[in-house]
Amino acid sequence: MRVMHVALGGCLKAPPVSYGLTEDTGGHIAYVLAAARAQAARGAEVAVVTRRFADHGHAYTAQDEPFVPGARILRLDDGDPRYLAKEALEQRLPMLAGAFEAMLDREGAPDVIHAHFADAAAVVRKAAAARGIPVIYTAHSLGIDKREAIGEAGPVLERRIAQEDAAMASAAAIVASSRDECERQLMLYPSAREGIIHRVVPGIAPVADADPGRAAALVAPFLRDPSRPPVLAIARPVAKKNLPALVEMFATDERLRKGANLVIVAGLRDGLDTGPEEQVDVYRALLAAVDRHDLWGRVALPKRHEPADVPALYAWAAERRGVFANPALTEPFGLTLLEAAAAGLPVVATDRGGPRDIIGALGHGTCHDPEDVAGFAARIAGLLDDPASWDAAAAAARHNRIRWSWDRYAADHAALCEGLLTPHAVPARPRHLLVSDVDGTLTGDRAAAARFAGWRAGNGDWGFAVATGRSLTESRAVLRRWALPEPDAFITAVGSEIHLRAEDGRLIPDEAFARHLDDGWDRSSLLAALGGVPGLTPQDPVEQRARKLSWFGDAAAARAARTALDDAGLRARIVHSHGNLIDVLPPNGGKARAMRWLGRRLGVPQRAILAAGDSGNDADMLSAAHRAVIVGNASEELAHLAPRRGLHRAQAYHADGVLEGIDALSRGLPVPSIRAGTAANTPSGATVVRDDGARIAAR
Ligand SMILES: O=c1ccn([C@@H]2O[C@H](COP(=O)(O)OP(=O)(O)O[C@H]3O[C@H](CO)[C@@H](O)[C@H](O)[C@H]3O)[C@@H](O)[C@H]2O)c(=O)[nH]1
Ligand SMILES: O=P(O)(O)OC[C@H]1O[C@](O)(CO)[C@@H](O)[C@@H]1O
Repeated sequence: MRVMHVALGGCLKAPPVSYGLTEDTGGHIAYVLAAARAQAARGAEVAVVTRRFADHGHAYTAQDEPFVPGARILRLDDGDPRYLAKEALEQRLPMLAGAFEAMLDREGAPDVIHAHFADAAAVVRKAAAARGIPVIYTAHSLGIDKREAIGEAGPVLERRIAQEDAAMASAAAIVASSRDECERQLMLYPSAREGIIHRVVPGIAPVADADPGRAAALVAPFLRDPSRPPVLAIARPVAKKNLPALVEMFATDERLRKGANLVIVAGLRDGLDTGPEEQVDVYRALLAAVDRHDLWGRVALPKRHEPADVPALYAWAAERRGVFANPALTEPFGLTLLEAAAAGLPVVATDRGGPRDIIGALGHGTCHDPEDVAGFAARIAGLLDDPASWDAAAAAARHNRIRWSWDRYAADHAALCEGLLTPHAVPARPRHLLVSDVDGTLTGDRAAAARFAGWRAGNGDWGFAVATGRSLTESRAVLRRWALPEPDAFITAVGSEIHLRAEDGRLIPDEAFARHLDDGWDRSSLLAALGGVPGLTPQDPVEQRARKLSWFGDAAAARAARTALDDAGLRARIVHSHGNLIDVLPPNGGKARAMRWLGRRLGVPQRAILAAGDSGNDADMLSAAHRAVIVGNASEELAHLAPRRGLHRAQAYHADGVLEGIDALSRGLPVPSIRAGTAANTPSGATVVRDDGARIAAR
């Protein structure tokens, strides 16, 4: 596979990279270089294409710079030898597009182009289309969210937003790191289509030789008592990172002021009045806040740092039992939180954007509203003051970080590229339709998942759909993770959304189903009616969909919700599952109704549908299907389903249970040999993954 990344902004070179050297030399470069390295290590032939400039020394002039075996950096010459900030690149795009065409002619075309930031997508668009090369687009940071977060406005930002929209319209796939990017930030754009958005999670690079002594030396001149635990922040000096607020937080909380130091590493500066206006404003605000609160001797603001200082700072902060803080007004993803995890350093981060995903998965700290100055400070102080919490967060970082590797990113990326190069064949009218839940039903046993994939590949007369509580992007991410085949159709968000295949294999929303659900669905009145019901706690904003509202709550809360809706004369279905999840759905929604609708859409008679599931929110679908299989590992929530003809309780677990059910319920169809389920092939441990992917305690 030949993969070409294109990233034009910032000072991109083979490592070591001076992040923060300019305001565009940040996370996207760390991402691209780590991705390219991991892809090359898996045998891909990788090129990273960037812009050539000659006024920052020789490091950015070579047309072809080797990077690691299998990956190199290629530079486009647009005729202007100056470094240009991303806003100024706009005028150079036509010349860069010409240089890119010439480069493809010279170097040969890759299989896939991955454009980072919308300007790169604009540069590659014509050449890629002419050659039929699929383009993946990654935004890294989106203008609409930036506009909302910091209130920035003006023609430059509006043109960037238009460019981002054009990138989404022409991309074959959009790759993003966080759920917030996939399901909220990107979806604010008119051209965003959920069917082409994929969540591929970046990795945590292991740190080999961090030297805490370097960091101690860097900050020593600023600090009266360097032995205090530090509150550390590392971020580009731009407004949305909200760094001056961190000084306010530090000043407001007596425990921090008296017991800690604050270390803010924000780019490289020549002086306080040089550099871009935004940077100058950030430094002035930082110094003004330090002065206002008389924090001299307790705050370090190093003027410059070397690339090796960054891992050293994380290691030093962990050694001193400090905390990493990211108070950004919006953080699309948050690579710095992964860097902190690599060092075993607990974090407190903004609750806006990607950090919720990261901290949810790694468990190495907490998220909080960055505009609640006292509350955010209290979270930091809470970690510093409580050795048990600090130890637990640090241990979680060390334990969980191994799951996040760039190799895994590269494997997911390769699977995505394969999918783009061999689009999903649109099935002719299938004879049978399998509608299966995902978590715990298809997932849970890798070998069984592989047997299921084999069955799927050999049985073209079956249509295959999944029915899950997850969103579309999350269900695709988990299927990819388990090397399970992409289905022909997706029923997602507990049967409140359906995606079908277009003729070219792309996934498109079933608008007719959406209209059908809108009949009798009054979202705002439901929200108002359920707002004050005791025992209901709203789930994350990202779980609230156009036609699904979700709360946490026990059975009593679910009953109270029912009463509140009845009293208000509102129609809705309430699905209570896993003991603590409450989904409120349109009267026409839910997995069973969506399954029946899908059968009609695909021209499959209802009696030819076979449903498979393992938990409470599969119950309606399993009851409604003529043929249904309950996998061997199913939860107690399905115990009440009475035996009936066509209902098979499998002995085998997970995907093997599905195959056993297919075999039992449709004799004569070829299935691979199946092992009976045992505790040994079931995931063990203290947590299980519920239907929408969240981890809950096993019962
Ligand atoms: O003075 C500095 C400032 C930053 N960094 C490094 O630069 C990178 C910055 O990355 P990040 O904080 O994630 O932010 P952005 O530069 O804003 O990157 C964008 O792109 C990243 C990759 O997609 C996402 O994680 C971010 O949310 C998104 O804002 C990290 O490696 C930092 O350690 C430094 O070394 N020195
Ligand atoms: O803060 P903004 O304007 O969204 O800037 C985004 C910048 O940050 C990065 O994501 C960091 O490297 C770049 O892609 C881009 O130059």
